[in-house]
Amino acid sequence: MNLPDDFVTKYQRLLGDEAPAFLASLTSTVNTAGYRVNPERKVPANLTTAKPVPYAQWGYYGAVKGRSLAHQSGAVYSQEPSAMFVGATAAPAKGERVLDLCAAPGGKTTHLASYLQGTGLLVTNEINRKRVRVLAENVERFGVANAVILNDSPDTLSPVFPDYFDKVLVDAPCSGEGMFRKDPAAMDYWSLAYVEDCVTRQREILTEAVKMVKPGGQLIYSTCTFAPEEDEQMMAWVLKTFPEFHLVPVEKSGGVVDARPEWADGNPELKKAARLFPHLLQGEGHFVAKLERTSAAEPTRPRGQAQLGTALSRDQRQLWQDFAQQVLGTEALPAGELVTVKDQLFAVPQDLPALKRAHVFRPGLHLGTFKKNRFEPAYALALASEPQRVNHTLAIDLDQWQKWVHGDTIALATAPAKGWYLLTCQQQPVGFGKVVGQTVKNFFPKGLRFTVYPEDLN
Ligand SMILES: C[S@@+](CC[C@H](N)C(=O)[O-])C[C@H]1O[C@@H](n2cnc3c(N)ncnc32)[C@H](O)[C@@H]1O
Repeated sequence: MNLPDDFVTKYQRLLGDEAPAFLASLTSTVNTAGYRVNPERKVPANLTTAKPVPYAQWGYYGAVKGRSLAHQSGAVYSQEPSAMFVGATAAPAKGERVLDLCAAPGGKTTHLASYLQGTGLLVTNEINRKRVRVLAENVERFGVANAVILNDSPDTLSPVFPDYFDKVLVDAPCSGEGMFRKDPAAMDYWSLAYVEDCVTRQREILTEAVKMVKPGGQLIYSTCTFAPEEDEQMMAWVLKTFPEFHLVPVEKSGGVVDARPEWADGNPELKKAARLFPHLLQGEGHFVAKLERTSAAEPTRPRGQAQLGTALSRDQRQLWQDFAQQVLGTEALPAGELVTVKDQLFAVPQDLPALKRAHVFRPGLHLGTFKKNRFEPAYALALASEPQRVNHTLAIDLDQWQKWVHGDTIALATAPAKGWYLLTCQQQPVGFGKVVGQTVKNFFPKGLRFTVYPEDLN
């Protein structure tokens, strides 16, 4: 792997004696795979015996296969260990309102959801229309029930949520230097000029993001680049441009080090931010800063209440209630206001302001679809359900699970009562299936189906 010449020269100048170790780490073939387990699940014991990531709750070093039961059922999320430091720094408390402004594919969002444990509100936004689909898939797979997924630009969202959030995360689009080793293609579009383009975009995003932090709330800013222009210099710019914000110390451990004030305007406050260097820890390059807004200001109250769909008709309400009572049971009822969008039923988190013209990709947890005189439960509802609390569950084995994710019907040895069941495999929820006689009809989403090969099971 050949690093760009301008890049090498720049970091030789900035890092001096440290440069050889830094540059060597970028061309090494060390494996920095990692994953986080889902605290909302009964996580299989073999996933928690790996070496833990020292600074990230639920984080472990090692790879999890994409075609595995653990992955499909949302028991784990594959995430590079340094990226886990971002969620660990944000660490929202239960009940908080949290915005993830640049969220796809959802690594940080699912981590934030683990802290919230189904409480509070998670607004997760992705500007890109293709990437927001992947975000939604990952949010649903991880069983997140209290998220609203938006697909908009920061300047559309800031008038919707003035002074609203306890925590806003800006995991900014950046020049990606920290990913050169993991994804050498990131070098193809890198140049010194590209770093400047990123700076412009980051300033635009931050200008809107600060408006959505409530007085006393926090803004977490992160990049996966080493470029001081996008890191320390960006924070120096925020401190000067938005004096109501100050940096608060990011807790550092496991090889995470102070940011470098001398790479910006020399303000010693900048040391409070953190750098993750691949020659100092087992992970890729990252920068993370935590800013707090002074609490003196009176927050502006967002206007109105969200209208994210229409109320259910009497027939629809009856169909849902029949399903919910029989199949889910009282302990597994999802929280939130029930609304329909066309024929789709959602549970919308409460207390949302009017979203005006914001483009809503998912108004909440997808519960299912009303078909002619019947209700078909959604995959998202299945993965957000705790099997121990659900009335109708049906355990399938690993062979049957392979048929399930492939889209095949499953043959049963006996004939349980006809109807919907939450299928579980090794205690993990894997979807809703419909039992008719000795057969489970397959409702695994068509777009997500896959073939499991023998090597995926080891
Ligand atoms: C570093 S990635 C986010 C990774 C994500 N937080 C995760 O952990 O999986 C940055 C995201 O910002 C989005 N983005 C690009 N331009 C943007 C803009 N002008 N405003 C907001 N987001 C933008 C990109 O589409 C990309 O998905």
